[in-house]
This record gives sequence, structure tokens and C-alpha cells, in this order.
Amino acid sequence: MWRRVALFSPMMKKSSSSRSLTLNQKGFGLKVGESFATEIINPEEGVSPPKEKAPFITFVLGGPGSGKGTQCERIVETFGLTHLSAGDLLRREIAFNTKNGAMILNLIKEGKIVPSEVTVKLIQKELESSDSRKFLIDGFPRTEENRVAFERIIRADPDVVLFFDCPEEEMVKRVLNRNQGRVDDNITTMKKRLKIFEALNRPVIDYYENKGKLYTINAVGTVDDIFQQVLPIFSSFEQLKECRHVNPKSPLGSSLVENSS
Ligand SMILES: Nc1ncnc2c1ncn2[C@@H]1O[C@H](COP(=O)(O)OP(=O)(O)OP(=O)(O)O)[C@@H](O)[C@H]1O
Ligand SMILES: O=c1ccn([C@@H]2O[C@H](COP(=O)(O)O)[C@@H](O)[C@H]2O)c(=O)[nH]1
Ligand SMILES: [Mg+2]
Repeated sequence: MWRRVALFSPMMKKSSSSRSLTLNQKGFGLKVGESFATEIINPEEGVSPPKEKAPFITFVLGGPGSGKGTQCERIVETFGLTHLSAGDLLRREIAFNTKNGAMILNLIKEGKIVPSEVTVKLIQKELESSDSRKFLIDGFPRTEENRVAFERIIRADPDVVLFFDCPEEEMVKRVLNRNQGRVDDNITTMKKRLKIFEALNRPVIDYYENKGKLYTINAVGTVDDIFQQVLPIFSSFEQLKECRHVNPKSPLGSSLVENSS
């Protein structure tokens, strides 16, 4: 679906991963990793690359119960991104009793992290089969190993990383009141999840902070209050203004361009 193209030009030498060098092509049947491979084109041979941009990728991070899924729903309504929850993809494997289903269930019950290869392949399948060019990847990467596996297999970097910063006490309260029948919504698993979050997810958050991609949101308050902090982050990205689903109630609704494609 996506193809990364490098040109022989001094301007282009700087970085083949820069967004100004990337373009997308709808190409059903292409594997993300393959289609994102660098291809050399010499402009003197008269090949001019299409002027499409790379997919817009947001990672949504935060502890268990910090409100990631809830805020993702609001972002989808307002900005039309496609929501991919890594946890939901894994729970779907359990529900469909796939070959990894039982292994995933055991890990989720213990609050442990599913092997990167499994999760990244599920995300890759969703990216490849989607027509969308803007994605919210919720609850991933959980570990540095996840992050590196995503870069290796998908060959893409996030444009934005949101971190919903919430005190443990509040997260515990929310999870124990969630009432969605999740096997990990109990105090024993929650304690393990919080430990794993601190030990394994913090380094990922720090990594993106050092890269200048992290937006930290104070995740305490009403859903609306929190979304007010999220709004300006996405409204600053021009490529998101061509929004497929504009919520007329959204404060930005009238300024967004509706696009029915
Ligand atoms: N700002 C908020 N105030 C109070 N409750 C909230 C708030 N945001 C979300 N919730 C509730 O808290 C619970 C957890 O929220 P949500 O599922 O969005 O969290 P999450 O970060 O996706 O959690 P997980 O990592 O476990 O999937 C839900 O029942 C949700 O309705
Ligand atoms: O990338 C991921 C995402 C999730 N998991 C496992 O699933 C549960 C629940 O995830 P939520 O994002 O909270 O829905 C999580 O505790 C992990 O056990 C994972 O391994 N890798
Ligand atoms: Mg969630």
C-alpha cells in the first residue's frame, strides 16, 4: 500500500525516512514492509514520483484504564482516523480461537506482553487491508522490543505519540468499574499490569519524548476536558483536515473539510 522513494538529489540525501521523501500508493495485495521498501529513481531519466504523503500514524500510550480507548473514539469522530486497538486485535484472536488464541489469553490474564511478532503481524494485516491513510494505534508499542519490531516489519515511524498520564489510583478505579467482562479487569491482574507498564512501557514513552514526538495529556478530569487537550494536537496537522467523518458537534467541525471518499 505504501511505497518509499528516494531521489538522487542533494536535498534528498539527508534522510530517506523523512516524510518529504515518502509517498503512498494504494496497492492492494502488497505487503506493508515490501511496499515501503526504498526504491531509487533518477529524475534525469524522466520519472517523476507521485506527490502523495506517507500514512499518518499516531501511537496512543498510557497505563491500563488511563482512557486511551475512550479518547480514541473522540479522535475518530472528529478527525476520521482509523482506530486500531492492539488489545482488541489480540482479544479477537482469543474470540476466534485462532492458533495463538490460547497463548494470548494466558498472557493477557497475567497482564504480560504478547510476543512482538504476533502483535505486529496483526497490526500489519489491518494496515494493509485498510483504505485509510491515517491511523490511531492504541495500546502499542508496549515495550522497546515492540517498538523495534514495528520499525523493522512495518518500516514506518509514528508522526505523533500521545501519552495519557493518569495516577494509578484513578486507573485502578476506572478498570474495576469498567464492566465489559474483560479477563484482566480484576485487582490481581491490574496490579501486574501497572508494574509491567512502569517497567516496560515507560522506556518507550521516554524514547518518544527524546525524539520530540511525545504529547503528554493530563488524563484526569471529564472525557470532554481531556479531549480539549487532544484537539489542538491534531488540528495542527494539515493532512488531517481532509476528514472523512466530521462530527458537527465538534468545536472543529465547521472548519474541517468533509471528504466522502
Ligand atoms: N475521563 C474519564 N473519567 C472517568 N472515567 C473514564 C474517563 N475516561 C474513560 N473512563 C472510563 O474508564 C474505563 C477505562 O477507559 P478506557 O477503556 O478508555 O481505558 P484504556 O486506557 O483504553 O484502558 P485499557 O488499557 O485497559 O484498554 C472505561 O470504563 C471508561 O468509560
Ligand atoms: O501491544 C499489545 C497490546 C496489548 N497486549 C496485551 O493485551 C492486554 C490488554 O491490552 P489493552 O491495550 O489494555 O486493551 C495487555 O495487558 C497485554 O496483556 C499486548 O501484549 N501487547
Ligand atoms: Mg483500551
